[in-house]
Amino acid sequence: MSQLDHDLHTLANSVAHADDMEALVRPMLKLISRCSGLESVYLTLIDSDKTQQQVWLAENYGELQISEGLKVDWDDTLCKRALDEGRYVVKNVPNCWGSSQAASELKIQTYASVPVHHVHGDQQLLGTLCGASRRGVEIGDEVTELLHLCGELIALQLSRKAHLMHALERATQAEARLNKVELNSQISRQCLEAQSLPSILAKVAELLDQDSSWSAIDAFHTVLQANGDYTLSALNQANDHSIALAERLLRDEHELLQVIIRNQADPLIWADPEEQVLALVVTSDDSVDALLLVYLQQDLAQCQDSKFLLSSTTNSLSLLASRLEDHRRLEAANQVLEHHALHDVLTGLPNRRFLIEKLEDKLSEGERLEVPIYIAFVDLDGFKAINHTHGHDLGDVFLQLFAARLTQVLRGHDLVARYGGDEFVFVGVGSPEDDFKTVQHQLITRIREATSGVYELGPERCEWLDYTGPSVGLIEWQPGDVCDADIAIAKADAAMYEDKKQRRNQLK
Ligand SMILES: Nc1nc2c(ncn2[C@@H]2O[C@H](COP(=O)(O)OP(=O)(O)OP(=O)(O)O)[C@@H](O)[C@H]2O)c(=O)[nH]1
Repeated sequence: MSQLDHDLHTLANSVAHADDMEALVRPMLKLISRCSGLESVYLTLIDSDKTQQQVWLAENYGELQISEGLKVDWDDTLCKRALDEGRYVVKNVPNCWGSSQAASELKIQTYASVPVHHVHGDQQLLGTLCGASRRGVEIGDEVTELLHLCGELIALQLSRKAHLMHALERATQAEARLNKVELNSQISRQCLEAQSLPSILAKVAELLDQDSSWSAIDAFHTVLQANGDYTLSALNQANDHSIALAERLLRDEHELLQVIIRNQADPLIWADPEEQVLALVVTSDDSVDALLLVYLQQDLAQCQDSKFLLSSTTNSLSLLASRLEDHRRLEAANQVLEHHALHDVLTGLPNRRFLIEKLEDKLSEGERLEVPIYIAFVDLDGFKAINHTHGHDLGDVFLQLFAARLTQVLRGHDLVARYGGDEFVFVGVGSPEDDFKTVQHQLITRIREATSGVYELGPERCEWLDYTGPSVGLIEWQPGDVCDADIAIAKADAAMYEDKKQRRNQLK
């Protein structure tokens, strides 16, 4: 096989199987040199803004040495002259381009150059395929054709590569976008299910950390104090600098934060524009509930997907904060309602409904623990006369003071409730060793002592009365007795009635 056949075979192989540009181009350079007799054959690349030309691959066979990596200003090159003049081959360079310093320094006699254009789109000039020689070399049409053919093959390969790079870049962008969409839906889902803001904030910061558009995310839970200041707690390993940035924002940007709370401004604001630290402001109805500081790696204006992810995250967190705040208010309102439903407005004591429910519980407990339960029915004596003498309003005050004194008798799990107008019921849990008569005497004495005596009524305490105490009937419920609150109370009421009769008789 002749050398030319061998070169052609190598070239055919490289065109079919070359993995990279070098494997494709080097056999071409060798073949061109062999066919043309040119001392140096090389491929150059030209910057997209056409300022510089660089020798990429070169094959040198004589005195003339063109180095790979050599960079020259495009305007000074022989290639540019050749292109501008539309000449592919110059046989007598000193004559033709006498003014070229490069040509005279390198002592180039013969020069050949074909452009390598992008094959798609704008036909951009990518580089040149060149040959040069100090010896005068006769370049025939076949060699020029070979140069063109190789130039086109290289252009095709470069274009394919550029195309591939472009496709790869778009695929990477699409993947990054998909990741952001997936991240966004994960964050939204977690926010929908969350029951506490601090725990979800830490989780969201962890999820956002997966994205490479930012170098760090610091999450802070904020609580508005009664004096209008915020307290702040870091939910991940935020450093002092980050904490200081968040504190400064809450302290110095009060007005802007108020506008954001009213939904009249973007909740994404700069915590530090120079450092590219963005703050995501999470708000509920009337306060900032959290801050996330995002240390950006790229300009947000250049990446709409990142901006969308951060905006959407802020919205999801703000919706959660509002939902939790609504829930908290509803719970508080329910508690007030429940308290009103089960308590007497005048004295604040549990009411009859509450008493019946609790007494049922206590009786069951007594049954289970095998302990007696004591029920005392307390009925004011002569309350009608108090109302009559001091007026209904001071009668109310008397009832309040009486209820407060009755409460002082309570011990442990005892209960006292306002049963009706001037009637109260006391419930206490006993022990198996109790002697009923002793307990009865002690409890009635305690109730009477606590509630009798001088009562000062009126705003200035200008009116007073000396109260002789209520009638009290106390019964013992024993395990095995009927577990019925109404029956137990009726028995205590009957006992109280006996006491009242006795007290009346004593007064006669
Ligand atoms: N100021 C005031 N009076 C009330 C209230 N609820 C009930 N009363 C009055 O309390 C009185 C209760 O009636 P009685 O138990 O018969 O009055 P009493 O003078 O204590 O009678 P005895 O128990 O027989 O001594 C009635 O006059 C009611 O109008 C209240 O919330 N405030």
